[in-house]
Amino acid sequence: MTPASTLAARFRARLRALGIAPDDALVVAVSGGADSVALLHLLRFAVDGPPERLVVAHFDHRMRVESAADAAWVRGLARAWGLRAVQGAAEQVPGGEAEARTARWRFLEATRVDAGARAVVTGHHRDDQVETVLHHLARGSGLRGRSGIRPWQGTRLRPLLDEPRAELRAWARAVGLGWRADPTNALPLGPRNRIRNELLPLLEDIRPGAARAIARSAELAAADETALAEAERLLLEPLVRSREAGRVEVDLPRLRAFPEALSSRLLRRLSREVGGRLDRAGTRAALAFTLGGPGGAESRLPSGVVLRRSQESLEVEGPRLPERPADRSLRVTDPFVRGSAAVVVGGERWSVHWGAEVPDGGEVVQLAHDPGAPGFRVRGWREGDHLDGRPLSRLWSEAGVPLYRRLRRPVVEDAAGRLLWVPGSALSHTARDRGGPLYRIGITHVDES
Ligand SMILES: Nc1ncnc2c1ncn2[C@@H]1O[C@H](COP(=O)(O)OP(=O)(O)OP(=O)(O)O)[C@@H](O)[C@H]1O
Repeated sequence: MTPASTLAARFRARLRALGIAPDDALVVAVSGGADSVALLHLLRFAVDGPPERLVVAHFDHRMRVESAADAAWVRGLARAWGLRAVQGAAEQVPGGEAEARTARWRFLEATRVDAGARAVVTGHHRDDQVETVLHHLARGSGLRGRSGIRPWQGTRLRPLLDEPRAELRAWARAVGLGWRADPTNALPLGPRNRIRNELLPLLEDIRPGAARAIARSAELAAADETALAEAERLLLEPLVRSREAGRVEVDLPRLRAFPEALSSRLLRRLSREVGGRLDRAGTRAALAFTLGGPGGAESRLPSGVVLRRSQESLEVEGPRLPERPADRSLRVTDPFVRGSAAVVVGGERWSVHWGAEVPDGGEVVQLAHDPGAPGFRVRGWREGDHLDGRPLSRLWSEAGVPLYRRLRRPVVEDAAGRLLWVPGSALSHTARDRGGPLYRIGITHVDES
């Protein structure tokens, strides 16, 4: 067998082992780099499934000048290989790698849901795994961090995780693939690049085979992590005295009887179960309280988790999230009959006044009445809203309105669902120019609930 056919055979076997059938619908995350192009080629040509099952997804982070050209290149590649492509782009230039990644994953996951696909498949390979593990080690991570990335995580699938980068590249060259180079990868910029370009070659030099050994160590850590999670569950269940949403009560003397390292893990597990996370300091505080350290019957941890102890039991209660009122929209068919009402959008209250008199404060406009689509409706913003034919999301991006604010802003539309006014942002031409009698409407921000 040639190296090319052995890699393809390994890939098919790997997909089978991960439980993926040849006709499973998949979204393939393609940056245009060598790894994800190799991944796409393998899925398209080495696996015997219908091409319609694959959707190529590319996200333009808008962080490099070439990014639009990369997006066009990926579109062209998908077309040439007979595949459907979906593209997304950052609304605003992300502030850093983490923000870029969050935006990319939001897009990839939405694409997966739209496509009804089983997974988003990425081109992560063994060197990515090793870099991740070293990066986590350098930050002092525990077992979970040391186990690196997993081949199957929720709806994310990484079938190339065992393949070294050099082998993938050699295969891609042998098959005659082209790809887009990312010159920033070679720059000594962030810690990831330096681990890749400086530390890993040094480690391999000191101890040939170090990368493979680190990847193996991550696999062992992942297996230990899985076993430990199961062991925790088995130890904890007999201790549970009662359990309801956001609260668990356990047998305190039996919890105390475990070695401290184990009690700490169980306390972290209990906190996760009730919706809180304990960091190291929080775990230490929780353990001290559980073991009978100073303090009364109750301890409030920084993460919002509350512990209550008695002789016999420990109660673990999750953080109380402030209750946000449900959205309340407003529908008015005759805007000439004076009135007022409250609307709630994303937990924030707004008061709306219409008719002859509108009190001072807030923002007031005049809208043209259309008898064919009478009156107005005030509701929260929705993805896909357009104002005068332009996506509102673009308008907001230009105005620098972040997503969390958009989710709290009301919009005003007519009975036909055409946006008339976005308070604080824009008034549509339709609302001003359609020639019907004018009515006044005002919106005032009341409070944040
Ligand atoms: N712009 C993009 N559009 C679509 N997919 C991408 C894009 N960038 C990266 N990917 C996918 O993610 C994989 C890993 O890329 P890279 O190592 O650059 O990302 P990362 O940020 O380190 O990874 P992670 O997504 O795990 O945080 C690529 O092989 C590809 O499948």
